[in-house]
Amino acid sequence: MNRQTKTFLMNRFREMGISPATRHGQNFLIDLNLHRVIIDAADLTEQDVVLEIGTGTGALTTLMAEKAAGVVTVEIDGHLFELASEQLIDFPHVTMLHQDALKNKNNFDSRVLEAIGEKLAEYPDRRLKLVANLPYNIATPVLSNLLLCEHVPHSMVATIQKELGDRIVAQPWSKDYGALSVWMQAQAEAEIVRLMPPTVFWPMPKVESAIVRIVVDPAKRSTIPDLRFFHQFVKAIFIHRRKFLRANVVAALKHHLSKAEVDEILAEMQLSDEARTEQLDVSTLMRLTELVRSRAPNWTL
Ligand SMILES: C[S@@+](CC[C@H](N)C(=O)[O-])C[C@H]1O[C@@H](n2cnc3c(N)ncnc32)[C@H](O)[C@@H]1O
Repeated sequence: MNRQTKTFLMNRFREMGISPATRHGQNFLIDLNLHRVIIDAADLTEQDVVLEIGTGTGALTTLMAEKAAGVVTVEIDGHLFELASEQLIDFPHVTMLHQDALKNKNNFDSRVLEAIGEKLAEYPDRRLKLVANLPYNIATPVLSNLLLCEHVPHSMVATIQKELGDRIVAQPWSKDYGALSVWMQAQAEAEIVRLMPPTVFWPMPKVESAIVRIVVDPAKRSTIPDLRFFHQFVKAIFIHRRKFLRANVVAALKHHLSKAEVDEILAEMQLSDEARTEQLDVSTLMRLTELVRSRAPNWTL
């Protein structure tokens, strides 16, 4: 049964006596062709275990379940969890969790990570893929944190705000280039697959959306010796990305490196005092991180 038309959703919400919760980013994708675009972009096969954050009514989950070896799907809302449980009753390889997917903005909840671990153990040699129409308020932590987890995804295909998609694929000197662009591009190929107007959702969000595909590149990733350090250092120096790089590094490494030591590092990299953080490309930032880490290995944000 098609449970994701505007009429179906409006009727079910009315029957349940509830309205979509803005605080949980409940904007349901009602253009069913776009469900197909998401599933095709994820290229799901029997080789895959899928993680979905935001089960909703289970419409996208059903399409994933038809293709993948196993699915772990997480939903915070009790009413939707119940609705999706009915929809997914015939799919024993789908593990449904009723909870907040995140413990806090830097970490997934441990029960989600355990469920992924169990599913991967149940289906050995499978690849983990995130496929989701993400709640927009947690899209950044979900995409960023998954790349720090024990079970590294093969890829992530997600519906997110267009503005976030622009930041993920942005290049140096552009207004959208920042810590998120560097974090993603240092270890993955990222692209915007499709732009979407608000009209393809019910209720309509205030912003444009995009489907992004981020495919992790293990070779690139292996060139980052300490992912956590890199993640935090890049975040720290991009807080004021338009400022001079020197000032940003000095401020970030306060109490860990003297100004003279920062100057030595910048000289070694042949970066002038006038260099700005926003101009540095990913490989330059990786080298800079390693020079800083060799002098201040215990630094954390
Ligand atoms: C954009 S809707 C997507 C629903 C459905 N997958 C679809 O494609 O239409 C986001 C869903 O995520 C759920 N959600 C919001 N915050 C969450 C969180 N922190 N953890 C788990 N689910 C969450 C919402 O209740 C909602 O069902």
